[in-house]
Amino acid sequence: MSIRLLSILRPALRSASLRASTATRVLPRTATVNAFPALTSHLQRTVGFHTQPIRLQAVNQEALSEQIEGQLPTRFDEVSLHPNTTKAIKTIFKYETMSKVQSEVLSLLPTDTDMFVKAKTGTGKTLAFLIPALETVLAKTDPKTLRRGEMATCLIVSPTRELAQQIAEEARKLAKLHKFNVHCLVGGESKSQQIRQLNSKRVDIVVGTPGRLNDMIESVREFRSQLEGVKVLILDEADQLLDMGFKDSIENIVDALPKERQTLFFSATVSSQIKSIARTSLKPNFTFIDTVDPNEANTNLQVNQSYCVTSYEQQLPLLHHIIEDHKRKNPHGKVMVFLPTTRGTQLYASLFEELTSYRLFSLHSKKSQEQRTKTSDRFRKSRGSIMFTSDVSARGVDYPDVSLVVQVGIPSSKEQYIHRVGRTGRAGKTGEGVLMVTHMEKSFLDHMSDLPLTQNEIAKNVDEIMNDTSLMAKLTAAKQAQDPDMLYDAFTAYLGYYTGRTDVLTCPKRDILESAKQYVVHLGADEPPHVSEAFLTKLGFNSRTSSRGGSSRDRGFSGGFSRGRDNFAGNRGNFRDRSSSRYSERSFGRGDRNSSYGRNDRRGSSDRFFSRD
Ligand SMILES: Nc1ncnc2c1ncn2[C@@H]1O[C@H](COP(=O)(O)OP(=O)(O)OP(=O)(O)O)[C@@H](O)[C@H]1O
Repeated sequence: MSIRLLSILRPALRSASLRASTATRVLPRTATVNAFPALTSHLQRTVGFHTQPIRLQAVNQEALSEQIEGQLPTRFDEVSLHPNTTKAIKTIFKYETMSKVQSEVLSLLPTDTDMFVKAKTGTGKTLAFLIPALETVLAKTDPKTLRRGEMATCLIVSPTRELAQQIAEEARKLAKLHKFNVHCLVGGESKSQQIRQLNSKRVDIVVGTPGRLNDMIESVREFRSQLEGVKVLILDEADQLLDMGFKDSIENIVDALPKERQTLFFSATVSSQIKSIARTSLKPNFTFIDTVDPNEANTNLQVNQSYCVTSYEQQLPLLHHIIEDHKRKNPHGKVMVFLPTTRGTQLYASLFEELTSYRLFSLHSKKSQEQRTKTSDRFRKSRGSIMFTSDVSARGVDYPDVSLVVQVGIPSSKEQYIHRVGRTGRAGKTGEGVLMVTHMEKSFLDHMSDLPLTQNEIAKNVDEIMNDTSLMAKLTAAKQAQDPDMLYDAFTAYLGYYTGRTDVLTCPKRDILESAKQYVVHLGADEPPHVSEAFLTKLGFNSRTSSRGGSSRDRGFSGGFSRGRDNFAGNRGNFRDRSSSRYSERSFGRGDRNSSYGRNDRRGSSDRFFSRD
């Protein structure tokens, strides 16, 4: 492609863009791609973060694409922001180049239009919503009100406490030179202290989890009044907010806010549920921005993803080997291991205390908020470390430099897989993801066919690993050191989780019980606990009942198990693992049914968003 051709194409492209943008608000890049489909392949490969600017002399198709894409700003100093914001980005964050989602969103500024933005994990969505929110607050708030700082002007709702705290930290940095204050209202922390701070300091930006925000709205009159100043509402990880059952809370929160406001939804995945709330919470003409190419997986290309299918006997040795192999290659690496239940997380963390020389952390809902915050901070700053975690760390949480994510057992949905694996390969870095399933769980892989998973190389040598006598001796010692109570809890949590997953498991329910026994025995129990027939029938395990019967979730998982022999300590009453079961009724693939849409649908009006069903 010559410079001459480039110069002929550019004005043509520009005028095509202009026509498109005047007619439909579909923005320039979309139109250019439409007009010149040959260019799409490069754009499809473009990663979330802009790389070095391409010099004009390097004129080939790729360069041309970059130049055309360059119609969107790529540097923060190319967009017109409040000087304090620009200065904070430069001097506090020390960022110059925008990620793709940032340039897509910021190129629209100034705007008070509602937006739904979809972008891959770890591509800088936080700043992509904080910056426009600040601009709107500054433009729309009466200067006197702004000066007094008695009203909240921006409200951000996050599904988890960790994520809320992380967003609050980013917001503090961004708003520092504006002298705006940021409050983080999450559960597990003193409500009265939060109220005191709201009453004694500037309010400005409030970040919170739905539960605590709702509680404050219902019980603290002053807070309700403060919310009357809100100019921007942001739902981060909007999909997860709904998946976690926060629909009613969100509606209550929305009801407490002024109608005249800008609303921004950000998510790495889009489910049908989120569409229904978008319908009611966003203005009808909202802008939909999808930075994920429809022909590309929803996961980051620079993350090497693999899977393995093994027995429980093989799983622990293999997991150990995968971790150790990674450590050999990345002594300063950071590993995250996701487990489906809190009890399982505790058990694996306890086993690996005996097995790994990595600095070990564990994070789950059975820890106090104070412990959770400390663990998060320490893991964030650590190197050469491993974290065993439940889904409290699955979404949004940004631990820099995670080099490997292992998911042991099936996640609650394909979307959850995407978010978990998104803890690595962030900010354009490389990473690795491994999904470890057993034969019982194999059917889950059918739902993952559009993701670039290949068979794990290490797992191909599992027989060799099983013949490693010194490893086996080490594992046996670690298993013997486990508390029988913990094994017992992991067993019951396992049953709770998998009986709630009959939406994807194609095996008879009885196989779940057999698997649970294998699971607990290969993690250290002398024998599996006895489960009474009566209780199994109640759970739908009886062979005469449907093999794909309902979830255990509503059946009060509270009885029927007892000690096998001496290894389990007594009947344990109510042991339902709440953190896992709350995810258990979700279905698969809903978010990605729309993958046949062309790139020209990636940015446009709300109609496009809804027509993607
Ligand atoms: N313009 C930028 N230049 C360099 N690094 C950036 C830039 N914007 C964000 N980052 C860094 O990229 C990482 C990911 O950002 P962020 O957590 O906002 O991603 P995300 O898209 O919200 O991820 P998730 O979907 O997991 O919530 C963070 O460490 C952040 O500091």
